[in-house]
This record gives sequence, C-alpha cells and structure tokens, in this order.
Amino acid sequence: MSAESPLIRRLRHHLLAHSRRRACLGLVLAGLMLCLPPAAVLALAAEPLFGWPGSPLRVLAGLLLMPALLLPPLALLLFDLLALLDHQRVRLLDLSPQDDLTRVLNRRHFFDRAEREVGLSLRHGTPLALLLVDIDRLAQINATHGPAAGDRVLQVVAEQCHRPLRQHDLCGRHGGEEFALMLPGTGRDGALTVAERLRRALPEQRIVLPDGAVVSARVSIGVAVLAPDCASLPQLLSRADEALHRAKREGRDRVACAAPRPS
Ligand SMILES: Nc1nc2c(ncn2[C@@H]2O[C@H](COP(=O)(O)OP(=O)(O)OP(=O)(O)O)[C@@H](O)[C@H]2O)c(=O)[nH]1
Repeated sequence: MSAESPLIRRLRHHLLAHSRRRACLGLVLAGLMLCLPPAAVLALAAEPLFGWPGSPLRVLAGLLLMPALLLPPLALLLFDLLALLDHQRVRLLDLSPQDDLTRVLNRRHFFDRAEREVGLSLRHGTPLALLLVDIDRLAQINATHGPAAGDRVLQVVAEQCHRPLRQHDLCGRHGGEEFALMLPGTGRDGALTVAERLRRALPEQRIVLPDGAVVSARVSIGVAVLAPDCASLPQLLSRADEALHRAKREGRDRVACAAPRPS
C-alpha cells in the first residue's frame, strides 16, 4: 500500500494537472474563499463588539489584506514542494521492483526476471508455464463504485495470485487489470491446476469496497507453456494472450490453455 495519504495524492494530482501559475491562482482563490466567512463575521461584529470604527466593508478589506499578501508565496511554495515530491516519487517507482498499488512485481522487473527464468528452463530442459490473469468486468466496478473500488479489487486479486506461489514463481502486474504468473518447473497440467484453483478461490473472497459495498472478483486466465514452437518470452506471452482472449470470448470466468501449434 502507498504511504502517501489520499488527501495528499488528490491534491498532487489536481495541482500538477495545471500549469504552475494556474495552480497557484487556484490555491490563492481557495485560500481567500476559506478566509472570507470568518473575516465577514468579524467585519460585521467589529463595531458592536470591539468598537472598531469604519464600515464593515472597509474592515473586511483590511482583514483580507494579510491573507491576500501571504497566500501567493505560500501557494508557490506548496506547488514547488508537491512538484518535487512527485519527481522523487517517480524516481523511486522506477527503482522499486514493485507495483505501487498491488505490491507484486512491476512490469519491467517481471519481464527482467521472467526472461532469466525462460533462459534457465531452456538451458536445463525443464518445464515452465506462464499464466495471464485478467479481472472480469473491472470497468463495471469502477463505473458503479468508483476507481478506489477498482483499486481495492486489484489489490485483492494480486494477493490471491501471489499467495499460492512457490518461492521461485513470479507474479507481476502485466497491464492495467492483468497479472502475469510465471511458474518455473511447472508443465501444462500443473499450470492448469494452479489456474483453476485461483479462478475458483477468487469468488469466495468477500471484497469490502471503500463505499461499504461487498463484491467478489472473477477472472479469466490464459495459460501457455514452454514448447519447441514456443521457446521465448514474447512467444509465451503471445500464446497466453491468445488463450486469455479465447477465455473472454467463451464467456469469461474460465481458464483456457494455448494449444500446441501443428509443426
Ligand atoms: N481502479 C482501477 N482501474 C483500472 C486500473 N487499471 C485499469 N483499470 C480499469 O480496468 C478496466 C478495463 O476495462 P476493460 O478492458 O473493458 O475490461 P473489463 O471491464 O475488465 O472487461 P473484460 O476484461 O472484458 O471482462 C478499465 O475500466 C480501466 O480503467 C487501476 O489501476 N485501477
């Protein structure tokens, strides 16, 4: 899970989507809007309560002068700090092997390590399987319960993908709502067993969403295994992807295995 608070994340996204000048102008206006109600109350109460002379409007202008002077430099400072934070965050993400949201390997690190495993399996003549796990109808969950709900579902699916794996197996986030599992030393039958077990286990998990709703996730899985006609990572990925698309076409919530190509 990210250490950044949701408030800071939203502020960062919102501000950095604009130019520095526009973002700071927005911050200054927001600050003045926040100061306005207490300043207006003070201005109205100034004469009867404190005996301050002058019309309420003049007192109000006087009260707002200080924030109007202080807010622009503070807004610039906040914008620059958030921009710096964002820059450092991107650098750290680049170094980290993990996906920020789901804590499984990110795409780049998954591929680096998967390449190595494919090389080892080819050299030693051992089996190896690749599973592509794609969440069914995540767009619908996002649309109904919001993107934070989709994020929660992604986290639970990642946990479930990762949990049954052995020490040398790899689990990575392959795309938006897709995970890749690499199982060195596992052939077709073993891979299908792992895939079926995962597919069946997921709907039993109650996922409590940020809005309190409870849902469960279903997945479609494409499986490919190392074979003479499928002897590289790109080929494995392409075969597993074809199988995954077949599983989706045939109705989702199922496992499909790439068939060996006729030679
Ligand atoms: N909340 C959230 N949603 C994501 C993330 N990455 C991808 N998605 C969403 O995943 C959805 C993928 O949509 P589709 O490709 O139509 O797939 P689907 O709705 O899961 O439907 P099928 O795969 O066909 O079963 C889109 O709505 C993306 O916005 C993420 O990190 N967080």
